[in-house]
Amino acid sequence: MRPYHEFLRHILQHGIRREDRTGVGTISVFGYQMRFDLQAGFPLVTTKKIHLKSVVHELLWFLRGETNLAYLHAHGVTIWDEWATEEGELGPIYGKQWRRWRAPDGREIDQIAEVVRAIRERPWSRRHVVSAWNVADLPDERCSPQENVRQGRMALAPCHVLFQFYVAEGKLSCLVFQRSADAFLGVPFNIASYSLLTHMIAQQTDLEVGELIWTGGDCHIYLNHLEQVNELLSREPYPLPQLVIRRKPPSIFDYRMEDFEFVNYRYHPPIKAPIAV
Ligand SMILES: Nc1nc(=O)c2c([nH]1)NC[C@@H]1CN(c3ccc(C(=O)N[C@@H](CCC(=O)O)C(=O)O)cc3)CN21
Ligand SMILES: O=c1ccn([C@H]2C[C@H](O)[C@@H](COP(=O)(O)O)O2)c(=O)[nH]1
Repeated sequence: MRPYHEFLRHILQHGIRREDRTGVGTISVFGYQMRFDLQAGFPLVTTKKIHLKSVVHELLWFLRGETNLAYLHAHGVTIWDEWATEEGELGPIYGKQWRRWRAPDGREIDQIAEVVRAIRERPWSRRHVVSAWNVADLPDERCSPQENVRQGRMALAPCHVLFQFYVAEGKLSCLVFQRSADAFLGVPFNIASYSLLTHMIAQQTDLEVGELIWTGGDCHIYLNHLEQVNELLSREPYPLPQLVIRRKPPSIFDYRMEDFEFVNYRYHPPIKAPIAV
């Protein structure tokens, strides 16, 4: 995960002090790209322990089209709690937009099913895009996440806004654009999540995996994560684990936690950090 370490060092070196919505304050750079060869190992941060169960269940939850905490809580995942209403609702966030994007005529569009089908039928297409940025459902930044949900809007505006697949020489690559990136807490999750999604879609479309290309807009380190970032950077990375998918489920919507095995994941101890709400 050298590219991730370089990313953190780049923000430390070039970041500008900036206020933000949460009131915590950040140092931030605008625009950054990292590339990961998915054949060279699964890009999981090794210099702190990543809670893989949260990453995998969050992705399965998106793919189920769900936007309520119930599924996450049933699997012991609490990473979305701070933004939900008392009923556990998060409004029309990722799951809704990926699986049931509402068209003006009332139809609901399953972007995931469509993109898998398109990759199979027209691998050369330059339109393998899935977007979560539904402008009509965006929150009002002046209201709390919960107020937004009660008014039918998203709790948070999508951070990973859009992703695109690309097929060449029998390999599937994915490029994701993330408009806002919490470099210490969010980005390790986001890289792992899109890498996993690329492996799953490659398996479903009988392709090998290619690259994950992660592109960030506002890339920031929260001011209360600086010590943790320095601790992480002082550690020596371990070799990357390998992802083994134990069976081939009938569709992209049939994967379960037990299907994934992260072989040889060696990691340093966890580093706790407060999440900015
Ligand atoms: N400030 C902020 N950063 C984010 O990364 C983020 C948000 N807000 N809001 C929406 C989602 C929720 N995500 C989260 C939320 C919490 C953790 C977190 O606390 N991670 C800890 C513990 C992991 C666990 O308990 O499973 C970590 O050490 O990685 C990570 C991502 C990603 N997103
Ligand atoms: O998947 C995610 C989701 C969220 N984040 C981070 C990026 C920001 O620190 C906050 C969102 O705040 P905004 O004011 O809406 O930008 O959450 C992330 O890194 N990854």
